[in-house]
Amino acid sequence: MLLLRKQLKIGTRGSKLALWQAEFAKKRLEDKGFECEIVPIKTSGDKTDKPLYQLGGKGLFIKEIEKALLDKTIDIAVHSLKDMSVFEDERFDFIVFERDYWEDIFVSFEGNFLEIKKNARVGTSSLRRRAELLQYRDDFEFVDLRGNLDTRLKKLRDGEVDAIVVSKSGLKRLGLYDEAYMYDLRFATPAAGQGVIAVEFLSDFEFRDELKQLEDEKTRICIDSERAFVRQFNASCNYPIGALARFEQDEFFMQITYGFVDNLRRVIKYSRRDISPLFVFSDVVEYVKKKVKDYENRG
Ligand SMILES: NCc1[nH]cc(CCC(=O)O)c1CC(=O)O
Repeated sequence: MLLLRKQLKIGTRGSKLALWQAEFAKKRLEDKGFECEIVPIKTSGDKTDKPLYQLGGKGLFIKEIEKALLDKTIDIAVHSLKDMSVFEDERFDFIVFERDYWEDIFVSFEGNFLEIKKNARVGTSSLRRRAELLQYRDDFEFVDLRGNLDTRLKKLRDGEVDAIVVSKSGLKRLGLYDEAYMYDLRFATPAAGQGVIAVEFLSDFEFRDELKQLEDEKTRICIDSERAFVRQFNASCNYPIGALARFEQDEFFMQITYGFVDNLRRVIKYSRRDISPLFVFSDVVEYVKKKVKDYENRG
């Protein structure tokens, strides 16, 4: 009998980073005996330069690829997990690979975020990144800046802005990371799921069990906590909110930043560690809920 190899069409956005990530997933799937073909899909998020918070959020990049899953023109989709809504749709399921880097990076030819000149223009549309930087530099002026990592780096080189803030894993994956002018923002809490690649498929997908075997279980626990945290507090899409969970030795560590849209200078920050992820999560949620209430009831 002829043994048919399991064939998978992988849907992805067409950006360099998205294609890199799709290639990464393809290799992992091929190790499992799948044969894969990458199918780039142009999404409406790719057709505009408006900041995400003016567009109704991150769902944009994902929606059209999910439609291709439903239409079965593709079998699986590869996404940056942080672009996926924290409100999960039961028609879909996903697995995650191990996180590589979580950090946000300050990129500038004029030094790090403390050294750079007063009133520097910083290109980032992310309210979360703006709020984090304002904690140390309330003189910064922010400029909306979207587009692929190379486009943003080009705008920096062309002097449109004095600095940009982008994700370390994006830079590393594209071979663009250069520590001569890129600085880790270790105080900044990343977006939930930052640095994590997800493979999405229909809940009743025939190869679901094989895919689940590729999942990194520790990363899964971390991103479930991060996303559950954001879900607790954030009904809208672009909100200044960050969550990072990690295992450090045998302890589970979680740090969050919760910002207020009406005043980005004000944030709640909290971190907690313990052996129990559930304990840490409930403690973090309870702490932030109380602080938010205090803030809302202020005189
Ligand atoms: N915001 C868009 C986005 N979505 C995923 C990445 C990079 C990969 C990742 O961090 O998971 C980026 C670029 C960035 O934030 O600088």
